[in-house]
Amino acid sequence: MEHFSLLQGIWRVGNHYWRSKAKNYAILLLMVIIGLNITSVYIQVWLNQWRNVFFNTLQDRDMTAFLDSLYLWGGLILAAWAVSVYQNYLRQLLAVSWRSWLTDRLLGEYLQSKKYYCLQLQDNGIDNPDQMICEDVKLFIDSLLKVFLWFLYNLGILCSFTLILWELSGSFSLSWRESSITIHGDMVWIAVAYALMVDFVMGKMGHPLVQLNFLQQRYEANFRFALVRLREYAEEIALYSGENRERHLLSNYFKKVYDNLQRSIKRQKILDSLIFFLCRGTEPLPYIVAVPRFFSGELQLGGLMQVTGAFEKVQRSLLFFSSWYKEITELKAIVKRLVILMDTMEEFKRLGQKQSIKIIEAPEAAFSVENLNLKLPNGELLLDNFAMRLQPGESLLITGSSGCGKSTLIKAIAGIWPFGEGHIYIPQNQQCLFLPQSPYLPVGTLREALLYPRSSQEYSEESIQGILKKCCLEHLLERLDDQENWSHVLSLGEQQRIAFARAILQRPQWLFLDEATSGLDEATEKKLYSLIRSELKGTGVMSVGHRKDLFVYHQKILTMKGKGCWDLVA
Ligand SMILES: Nc1ncnc2c1ncn2[C@@H]1O[C@H](COP(=O)(O)OP(=O)(O)OP(=O)(O)O)[C@@H](O)[C@H]1O
Repeated sequence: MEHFSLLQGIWRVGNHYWRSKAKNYAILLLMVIIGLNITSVYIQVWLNQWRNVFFNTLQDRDMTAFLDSLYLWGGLILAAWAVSVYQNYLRQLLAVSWRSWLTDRLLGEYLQSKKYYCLQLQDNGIDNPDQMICEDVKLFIDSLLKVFLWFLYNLGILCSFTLILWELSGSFSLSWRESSITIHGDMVWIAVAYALMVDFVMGKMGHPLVQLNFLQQRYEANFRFALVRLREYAEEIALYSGENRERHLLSNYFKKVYDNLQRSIKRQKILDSLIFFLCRGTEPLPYIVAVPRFFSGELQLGGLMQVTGAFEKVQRSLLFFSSWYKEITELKAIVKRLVILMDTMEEFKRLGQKQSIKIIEAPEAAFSVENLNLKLPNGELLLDNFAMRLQPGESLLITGSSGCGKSTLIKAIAGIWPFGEGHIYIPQNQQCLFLPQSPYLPVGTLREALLYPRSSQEYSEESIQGILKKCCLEHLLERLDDQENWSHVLSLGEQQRIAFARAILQRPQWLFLDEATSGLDEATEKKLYSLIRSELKGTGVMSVGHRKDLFVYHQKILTMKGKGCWDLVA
């Protein structure tokens, strides 16, 4: 990403929208916006000609012509107002449509093949992808449309006013030894030379802002994320009285925001003072160049005002790059972040296709694992050449000391652990359900949390109520339709019972329990395991657990012994 091209980046992030189903609407809107943009250039040309007429009426002391020119000015300003309002309005419509399409696409990609989880496993330069999808997409589209339309406007102004300036310019002679040449268009050449010099200086001075803006967005996102975590873990932090530590952490995050902002502001100050000096400090320049022709009578007052106005327009449009430097550097930083996100997701998809732990849907009835070498990201072995087979209705308990890799084996079976190699065969068209130690309960009604990720239409009221009773949750029957953040309201044991109820309702063919009863007392744990055995007779069960009581509910025991060693007994 060192040599990052803005145009290539924009193409990479933006091109798909213009080839999507929404393209007809988008192209139509863009055409109308461009039409309005050209009209606004035309109005500026007209206003420039009006300057000539207007100042001549002053010079001639002609009241009738003066009033006529005022009416004309009113009409032109009215037209400029309508064009500007509608251009803005349609630009925002286009931005909303583009944003909704791009957000939808990125969300689709991000949620596909469990990338939202797997991207966190490796250091890939992406932090806070959620904020990239939420904020960078919006900023990218807003900023790109603004810069594009401003560029187009300036191009129109540059072309039309260069022609006007050329027409109204005088000539100057250059002589060397005996020969001399006369060059027409003095005002045009002076404007071009001046603007090129300014653009060069500003380009050099403003370059560090690209990296500073890129870092600024990253630091701001990290600070926001730390604040979100504080809210998410408020209870735990309060119980530990971890306020001082949190304060320290948050201050550190904010310090990075602050330091980078300081550097950015200092650099911007240099740029601003340059812009001011180069733009305002040279205001008399066109008068100085044109005034000899005015004093000699070659130009009327109107002509002088028109030519200086045109000079200013040409100069301003040539200065587009430098005066928009901040906007362009911010756009570049945003595009760079989105390109990194898209490239990483693309790379992940490519690698996923040649994933070394292969999950294969097989026509057989049994679930099996063959030649599995399960590893840590640093290559350390957790399981060496592991193999096992589980028939429908059979159950396996995975035990071993803490940190030996039990949960990691479950993650590998779920297809979210990429480190290692081997084959995992899952019977075709059969549902696997994974219950982690801490169940996920979405914010919403308890009914939605219970049935997640299914919808409530799929289950009858009796079956929902019946299962809650069986899982010792009858006290929650009244609250099925209450809206809450259930993971903050229910105890860990209650959440785990909800997860069991969910599993029994969904009736998967294969159920994987990762210490899914760790928050329960032994009596409730026994009750739930017995329930699984009586309600889900044909379901193959694989559990991770430490308690000896669990042995009786499983026919096979896998003991993970560390350093890749394992032992499987039936
Ligand atoms: N994302 C990760 N990156 C690097 N190492 C990881 C990651 N996730 C887990 N590990 C490491 O993998 C090892 C196995 O972890 P795992 O959670 O599978 O252990 P476990 O046997 O389930 O432990 P416990 O019984 O305490 O739950 C641990 O050493 C852990 O630090």
